[in-house]
Amino acid sequence: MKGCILVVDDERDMLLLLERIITEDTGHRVETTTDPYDALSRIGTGGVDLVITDLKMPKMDGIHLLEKIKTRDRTVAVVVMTAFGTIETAVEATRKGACDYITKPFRRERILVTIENVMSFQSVTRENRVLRAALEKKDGFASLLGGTPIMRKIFDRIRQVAPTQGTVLITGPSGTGKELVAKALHSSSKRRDKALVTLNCTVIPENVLESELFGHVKGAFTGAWKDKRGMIEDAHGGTLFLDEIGDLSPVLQTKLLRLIQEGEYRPVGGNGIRRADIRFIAATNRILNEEIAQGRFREDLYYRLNVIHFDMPPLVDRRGDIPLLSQHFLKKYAALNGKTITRICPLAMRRLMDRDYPGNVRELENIIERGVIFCRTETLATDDLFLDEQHSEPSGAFPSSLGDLPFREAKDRMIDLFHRHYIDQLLRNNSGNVSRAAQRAGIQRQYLHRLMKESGITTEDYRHPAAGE
Ligand SMILES: Nc1ncnc2c1ncn2[C@@H]1O[C@H](COP(=O)(O)OP(=O)(O)OP(=O)(O)O)[C@@H](O)[C@H]1O
Repeated sequence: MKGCILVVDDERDMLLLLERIITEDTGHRVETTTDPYDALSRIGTGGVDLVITDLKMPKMDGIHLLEKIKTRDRTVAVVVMTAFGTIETAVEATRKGACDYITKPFRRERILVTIENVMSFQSVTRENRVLRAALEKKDGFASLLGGTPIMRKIFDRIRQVAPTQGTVLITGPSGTGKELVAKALHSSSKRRDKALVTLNCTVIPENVLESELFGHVKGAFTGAWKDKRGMIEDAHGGTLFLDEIGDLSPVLQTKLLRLIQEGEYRPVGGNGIRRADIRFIAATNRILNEEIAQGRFREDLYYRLNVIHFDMPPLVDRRGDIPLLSQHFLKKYAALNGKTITRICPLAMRRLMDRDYPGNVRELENIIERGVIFCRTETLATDDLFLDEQHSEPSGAFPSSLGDLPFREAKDRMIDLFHRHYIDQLLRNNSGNVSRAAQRAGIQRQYLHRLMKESGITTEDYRHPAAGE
C-alpha cells in the first residue's frame, strides 16, 4: 500500500533532494514544507503516514515538533534527521516516540531502507486497526485476532457454524488459539446466555474426571458424602468444551460417545438416566488419526466429534498477524503492569516477524509480556525482548543483562530460563516422550505439560520417527 510522507526541513535543497529520492524510488506520495507549524496543520486528518523532520529548525525544533505530532495523532510515524555529532539528540527523539533517525549527510540506500521499513509497518498496523475495529463492532469474538486470509476464513467459518448445533473438532498445534475459537463459537451462538463449561481432559486424573464430568450420587464411593452436580449438568442448554480430548481415557471415551449420540448419561453410582441438551466442542493438538491407528482413540467418537472441523494454522503460516497480535499483547500487558508503553520499535517488530514460534501465539504473548516487564521507556525495543537468548543453545552461563535488573526481576527471569533449558534438555533426552520425561524428572506429567505450555515448548520438535507417546 502506498502512503504519504511529509518532509520538514528549513533547507530547501534538502527538501528537493528527498522529494526526488522518494518519488523516484518508492512510489509514495511526498509533501514538503519548510515550516513546522504548516507541517503540524496537516496532522490529525489521517492523510500523513510518516513525517521525516530535521532536528534543527529556527521556528520550532524537531523534538518539539515530534511531541506535538504525537499529541495530535500517535499513529503517525516520525523519523528525525540530524547532523553527524548530534546523535544524542536523535536518540532522545527515539525515546520520545520517533521510530528511527538518519544522520546527515545520508546515503540514498539508507534513507530508502528506513522509509520502506517504516511504511510497511504503518501499512500493516493501519489495516489491522481497521479490521479490529470492524470485528469488535460486528462480532462477539474480538479477542481472537487476525487479519491474514487464513484467519479471515476461520472467522467466516465461525460465523457460519456458530448458530448451528453441529459438533466441532478443533485441531492444531499448541498455542494456536483453539480455546479462543471455542469461546468465539459459543459467544456467537444462540446458547451464549447459557454456560460455556470447559473440561481439560489432561489436567484431571481419570477417576476424578468421571465424577467431575457426569457428577455422582451420595455414597457412590468413599468420600462421596453428598450428591454432586457434574459439568454436564452445568453445561445443560449451553456448550461443553472438551479441551485436549486426545488425552481422554478409553472408558471415558465410551461414556462420552453415548452422551453425544443419545444425549444421555448416568452420574457415577446412580441408576437413573439423565438427559442433557449440550453443544459439544472438542480440541486437541494430537493427530487423532494417528491415535486411532495406535488404538488409543475410538474411531466412532472421532467421527461423532468431527462434524465440523477447524484446523488452526501455526503462527509461522500467518506471519502477517504478528504485528497485530504483538500490539494487542503490548496493550494488554502494559495495562496489567501499569506501564505506559505505546509502541514497538520497527527493528524489534522486524525481529519478531522473522523468527520461528514453536509455541505459536502463546510464545509470542510470553515474549511481549516479558518485554513489557523489562522495558524502561515508552517503546519496546529489541533488547527488551531477549530474543537471541531465547534461541541460544542451553548453557550454564549467567546472562550479563540480568545484572542490570532489580533482584526480583532477575530471579524470575533466571527461573524462566532454567525452566526452558531444563525442559528442552529433558525432552531431547527422552525423544519428546512427555510421560517418560516426567517420570525421569520425578514430576507429574500434567505439571510438565504446564511448564511446557508456559515456556512455549511443544513435543513435535523433539520427536524422531521411531519415537511416540
Ligand atoms: N488469534 C489470536 N488472537 C489473540 N490471542 C490469541 C490468538 N491465538 C492465541 N491467542 C492467545 O494465545 C494463548 C494460547 O491460546 P489458546 O489457549 O486458545 O491456544 P490452544 O491452541 O488452545 O493451546 P493448547 O493446545 O496449548 O491448549 C492465549 O493466551 C490466547 O489468548
